[in-house]
Amino acid sequence: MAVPLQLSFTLPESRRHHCFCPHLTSKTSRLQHLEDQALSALSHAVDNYGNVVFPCALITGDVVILDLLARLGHLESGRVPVIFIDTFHLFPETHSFLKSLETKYKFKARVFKPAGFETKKDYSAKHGSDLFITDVDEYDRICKVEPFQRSLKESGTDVMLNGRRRDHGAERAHLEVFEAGKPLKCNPLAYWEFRDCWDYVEANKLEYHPLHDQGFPSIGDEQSTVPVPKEKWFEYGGERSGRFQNMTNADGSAKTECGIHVMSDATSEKGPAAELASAR
Ligand SMILES: Nc1ncnc2c1ncn2[C@@H]1O[C@H](COP(=O)(O)OS(=O)(=O)O)[C@@H](OP(=O)(O)O)[C@H]1O
Repeated sequence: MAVPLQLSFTLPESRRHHCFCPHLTSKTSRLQHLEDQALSALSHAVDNYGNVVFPCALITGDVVILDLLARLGHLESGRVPVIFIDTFHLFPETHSFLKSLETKYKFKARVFKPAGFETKKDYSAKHGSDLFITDVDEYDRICKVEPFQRSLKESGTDVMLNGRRRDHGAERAHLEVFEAGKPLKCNPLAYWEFRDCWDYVEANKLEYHPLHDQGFPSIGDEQSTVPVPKEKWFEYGGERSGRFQNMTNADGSAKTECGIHVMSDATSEKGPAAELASAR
């Protein structure tokens, strides 16, 4: 359940009005406001909680968050570790992009793989090469959800950062900057739009995932990611429109998520999420 912002995090007075900021017609002022908000959220998380981690899929919004964390000094210092799930089904470009970012920002990601396997060959020997077709829920559990939960548990995670935004649509339409749960989630870009992320990347001349130039607005596993015509990228929900196309959940509903964020027991009952819940 979303936590009202004021319970856990208060924006400075000067920054109150920029969550939805249509009145800010200048691209530069809009970006400056959004940037300030995201930096405030990240600083709030780091200054008030113990273990803050960033599970990173290396898509455009994630690159923005990495850059903001680097500006705050939290990447090189290791204060905010970057978590990377190698699902064994990622594009090769994703692995090389990670290496490039590690060099640029001077961090080393904590890499987690499906339990019990070192390589895709080991994994395929047991599960075959098409588990994601024959049993997508089991595929998600083995390759994404379990390694993700393990990564949070082993990192003793109090707060998890991520790049989910309202304009992703579907389940994310009402996202807040801080979101109760175990662990607490911090979504510093919740009110950003996809265009804002690209404006930030362009303004700061950041390197971005090479597959964006091949027509992919969002990038995950190879089998659940397709290119999207550029004119659709910046429509509401456009970024994720190339993910999970024609895939369904076990109940027959359209698939929009892999369940990576559905976590129940990654941390103890006494974490910050429990504190927030009891404060409500
Ligand atoms: N490979 C990998 N490594 C580490 N963390 C990852 C990975 N894939 C997904 N994530 C995390 O899950 C968030 C949602 O990503 P996706 O939307 O791409 O996932 S999915 O659609 O549910 O498959 C994603 O949020 P973002 O920060 O918006 O990318 C991350 O928090």
